[in-house]
Amino acid sequence: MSRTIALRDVSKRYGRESYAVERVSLTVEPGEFLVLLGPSGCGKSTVLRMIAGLEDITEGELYLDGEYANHVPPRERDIAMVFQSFALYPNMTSRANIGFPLRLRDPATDHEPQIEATARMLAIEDLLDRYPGQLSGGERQRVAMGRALSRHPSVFLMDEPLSSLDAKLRGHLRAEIARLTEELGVTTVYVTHDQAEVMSLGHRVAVMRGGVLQQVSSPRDAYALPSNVFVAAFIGTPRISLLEAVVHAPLDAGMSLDLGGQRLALPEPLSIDHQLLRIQQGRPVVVGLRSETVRIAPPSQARPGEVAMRGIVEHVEYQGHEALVHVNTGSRPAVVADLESARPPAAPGHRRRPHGNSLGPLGRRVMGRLSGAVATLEPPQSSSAGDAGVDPDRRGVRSDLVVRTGPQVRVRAGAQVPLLVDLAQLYVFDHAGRRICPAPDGLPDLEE
Ligand SMILES: Nc1ncnc2c1ncn2[C@@H]1O[C@H](COP(=O)(O)OP(=O)(O)OP(=O)(O)O)[C@@H](O)[C@H]1O
Repeated sequence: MSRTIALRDVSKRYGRESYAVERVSLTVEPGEFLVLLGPSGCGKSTVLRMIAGLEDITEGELYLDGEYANHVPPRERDIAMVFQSFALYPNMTSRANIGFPLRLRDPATDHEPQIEATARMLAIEDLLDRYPGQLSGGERQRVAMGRALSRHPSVFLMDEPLSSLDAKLRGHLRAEIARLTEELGVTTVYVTHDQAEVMSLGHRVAVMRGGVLQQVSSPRDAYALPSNVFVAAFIGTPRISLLEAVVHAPLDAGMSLDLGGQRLALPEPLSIDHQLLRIQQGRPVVVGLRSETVRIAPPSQARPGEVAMRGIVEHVEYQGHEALVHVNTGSRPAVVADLESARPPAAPGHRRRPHGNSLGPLGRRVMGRLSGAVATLEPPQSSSAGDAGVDPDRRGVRSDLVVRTGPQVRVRAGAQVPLLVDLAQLYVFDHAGRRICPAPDGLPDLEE
């Protein structure tokens, strides 16, 4: 049996602190595997703990199978949790650990058959008579999963269950979790800040930033159609290259994106998505180029839709089957706040969210639709201030574009290379970080 979890405008505040979770609305369907993704401190665990009943909900409602559940005690929710740390009883064997929740619920019955069946499912039959101290990290985590699964919960909540394991074991257990939850059809919410897990596990992914839900979609859509620059930057390895640009749309000439040192001329006839950029004329925007959008080749080899740029190779990462070439095109990398860390305190005078009042009618309508779901860019940096204001992690890093190539392409650091950019795969985000190209679905009526 599995069940529906619905959060309606759920917020959490710890004491007088600012909101750890802010107006999250989300429905997880029966049997669905939803991954909650975001940087450290963005509120993922808090959401999970509110679903489990381990944390009070400050505002909003939780429904389990349509029943209001804010005040249902944790033990009556029929929810199992697996945490990052393997919470096993050290003085009990794996058999006793797995059987513990069964004995608690029904002390009179013989639970051996259920323990054996759970162990078979997780391929840990050989480990049943060992104590946690005699198990490896991965084995302990499997026993912990066995304990959570043995009583056939209707909801499975996992909080970074693989983060303390090495990469190989993580990949192996990840596949096992996907298979198990599919087989059992149990509704699962899985918290991680590892975006690689999203692509292989989730039916849907919910991306959070600073307590606010940014996007809920299939992993594929989160990658291909990120709703804002934060999601675009958070999902995808290597990270999307984000460059500051200005839209040039003269009436008597072609449209282009000015990257500072170079321009991307938008190919004529303009696609619908590119035509819509005209309303950004003269405004600063952020251009996003994924590593597969750019290739190293001379202008003479340009295919339709590709435009030429050039850059200087900063360094090359060989990865066996491919190479990532880090290039300096003389553009200014855009900085996205909160990508790695917990939300920083808002600096005096620094507005964390764009203000609807400064946007005009169209902007306000867009803002209204996206309320609470917009990432912001850092305030513009003064170019005369040297490194001041630049993201400290980027100081000394001069490459602004990453190009994915086959391993046979041989380039060396310092070489000037010709680039071809496929503008059919171009992303553009407005000053507030919202995606404007490809145009979002249900764009407000432009006539107004
Ligand atoms: N008991 C608490 N009291 C006060 N603040 C808390 C408490 N628990 C969490 N927080 C704060 O709430 C915010 C969200 O924390 P949460 O643990 O939900 O984030 P997370 O996304 O799960 O992070 P991580 O990936 O690092 O586990 C953080 O700013 C955290 O400091």
